[in-house]
Amino acid sequence: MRIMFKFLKSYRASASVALVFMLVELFVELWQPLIIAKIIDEGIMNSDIPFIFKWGAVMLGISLFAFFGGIINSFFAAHVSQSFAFDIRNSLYEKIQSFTYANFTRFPTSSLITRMTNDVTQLQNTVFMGLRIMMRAPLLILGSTIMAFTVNAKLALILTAVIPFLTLFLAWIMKKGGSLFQSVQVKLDGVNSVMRENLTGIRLIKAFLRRNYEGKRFSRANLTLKDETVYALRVMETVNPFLLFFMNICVLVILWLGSELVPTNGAEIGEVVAIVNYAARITSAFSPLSFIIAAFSRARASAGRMAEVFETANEMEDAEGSIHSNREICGDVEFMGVYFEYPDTDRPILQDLSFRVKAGETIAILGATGSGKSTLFQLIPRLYGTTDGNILIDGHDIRSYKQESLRKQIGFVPQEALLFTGTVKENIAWGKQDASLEEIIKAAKAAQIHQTIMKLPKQYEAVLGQKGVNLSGGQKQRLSIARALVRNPKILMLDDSTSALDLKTEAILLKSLKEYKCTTLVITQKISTAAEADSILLLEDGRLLTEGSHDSLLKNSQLYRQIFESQFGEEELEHAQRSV
Ligand SMILES: Nc1ncnc2c1ncn2[C@@H]1O[C@H](COP(=O)(O)OP(=O)(O)OP(=O)(O)O)[C@@H](O)[C@H]1O
Repeated sequence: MRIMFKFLKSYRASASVALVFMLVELFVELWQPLIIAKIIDEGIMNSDIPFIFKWGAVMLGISLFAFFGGIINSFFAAHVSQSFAFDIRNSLYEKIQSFTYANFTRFPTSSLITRMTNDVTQLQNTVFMGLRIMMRAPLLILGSTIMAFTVNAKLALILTAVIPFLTLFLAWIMKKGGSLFQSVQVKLDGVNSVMRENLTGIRLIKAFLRRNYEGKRFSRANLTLKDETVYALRVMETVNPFLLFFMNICVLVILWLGSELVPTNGAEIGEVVAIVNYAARITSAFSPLSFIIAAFSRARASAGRMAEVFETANEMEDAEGSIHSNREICGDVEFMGVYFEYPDTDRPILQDLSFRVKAGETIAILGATGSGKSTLFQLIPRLYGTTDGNILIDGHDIRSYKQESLRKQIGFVPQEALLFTGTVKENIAWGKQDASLEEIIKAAKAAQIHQTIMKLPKQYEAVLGQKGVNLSGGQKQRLSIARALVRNPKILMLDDSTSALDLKTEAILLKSLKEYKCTTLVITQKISTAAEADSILLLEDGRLLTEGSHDSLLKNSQLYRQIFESQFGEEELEHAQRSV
C-alpha cells in the first residue's frame, strides 16, 4: 500500500480538507443521540414543549451543517481520487515505455493493460471511499463508544466487550481477502489475454473456422474469473451478517441491563435509548465495513500488482558517461564473440558470433528458421543485452552509447509489417516525426511504394485501417521500409522484409537503398537477395557457419550450394558455378 501514499502525497491539502469535512459530518452524527436523550429526559418527560422545539431546532441546524459538510467532503474526495488515478496511470505508462524486451517477457501485455485500467480503478475507488467513509467508520465506532461512556459507563461496558473481538475478526478477513482478490485479478488477466488474442486474430479464427474452439477457450477463462470472484465475494459477504448478529445480541443485552438499572435509578430511560442509539450507530458503521474491507482487500492486491511493475529493474539503463546523445555514427558494426540467451530460456540462442560489416556495406544473413537471425537483430539497437561478448559500433561498445541516440540512427523493419490506424503519410512519418513531405516521398520512392500510393483515392492522405488491413502484404512491407528510410538511418535492418515482393521489385528496391548510403543488414531466405550483398553470413543453430561473398560461398560452401539449388535448380547451379 506504500504506493498509494506515495501518489497521494501531492494531494495532501485536498485530502486534508476532505477529512476535515468528514469529521464535521461525524461530529454531528455523534451529537445527535445526546440531543435526542436530552429531548426525551428533559423535554418529553417534563412535557416542556418550548424545550423540545428549541433542541429540535438545534438538531435541524447541525444536520444542515452535516449535509453541507458531506457535499464538500465528496467534492474533494472525488478530486483527490481522480487526480491520484490519473497520476498513477501516467507513471505506469512511463514505466512500461521504459521496459526492455526482457521485462515484457515477465509481464504479458494483457496483464499490463489490466494493471493500468482495472487495478488503477480499484485503487481510485478505495481512495474515494477512504476519504468519504472508510475513516468515518472506525472513528464513528470509537466516538460512539466514548460518547456512550460519557452517558452511562455501566451500559457502555457491554460495547467494549464486543468491539475488540469484531475488530480482530475484520483484520483477519482483510488479510484473507487480499490473497483472494489477488487471484481474481490474475484471472481477469487471463480473460483479457484470451480476448486480446481473439480480437487480433479474428480473421484467422474465421478463416480456420475456429469460432467454437475460441468461444470455449473464452468461456473457460470467463468461468474461472466468475468462480474466483464469487468465492472471494462470498467470503467477504459473511462479514456483514456476522457483525449484525453480534451487534444485535449486544443491543439485547443493553436493553436487558437497562431494564434492571432504570427501576433502581442506575440509569435514566433517555440514557438507555442513547446507548442503544450509539450501538445502532456502531452497527451502521460496522455494516459498510464489510464492503469497505472487500474494496480495501482488492486495492491491496492491486497495489501489490502495481508495485511489481514500478519495482521492475531495467537492466538496459544507459551507462554512466555514455557518449553524448547527439553523436552521429558512421555505421560500422562488429560482433565479437557474442553469446545470447533469452531470460526465460536456459540454452544459448547465439553462440560465439563474430563478424564485421563496414560502414555503408550490405550484409545478408541466411539461415534455417530458428537459427537466431531475428535475435541477432534485436541486439544491435539494444532491445536485449548480450549474455557474453561485445558488439561495437564505430569501434565503441554499444553500451557506451545512449540508447535513444543509437536507436534514432537505426532503421528497423520487422518481420511482420506493423502499421497503425492513420494516413499513409502519418505512417511513414512515424519513423521521423518532423519529416517533411519531400522526405516522406523520397523514402516512399526508394521503398518502391510511391506509385502504389499515388493510385490510392487520397494518395498520401489515404487512411489505413487498423494494422493496415486495406493493404496487401507486399504493400505493407514496402510502407514499413519507407518508414525506416525516412529517418535517414545509418544502419538499416531488414528482417525478411522483402519476402512478399516479386523478384523484379525487390531488385529495384535493393538498388535504390544504396542511395541512402547506410550500413544494411538483410535477413533473407532468398539467394537472389543475398547475392546483392557485399557479404553473406550463414547461420546454423545460433553459430556462424561460414561467411563470404556470393561467389566465394558458391565455391566453398556445400550448404549455400544446396540452398541455391533448392531455389534455382541444378542447371542454374552448374551455370552459376561455371561463371564464378
Ligand atoms: N522472446 C523469446 N523468448 C524465448 N525464446 C525466443 C524468443 N524469441 C525467439 N526465441 C527462440 O530463439 C530461437 C531463435 O529465434 P529467432 O526468431 O531469432 O530465429 P530466426 O532465425 O529469426 O527464425 P525465423 O527465420 O523463423 O524468423 C528460436 O529457437 C526461438 O524459439
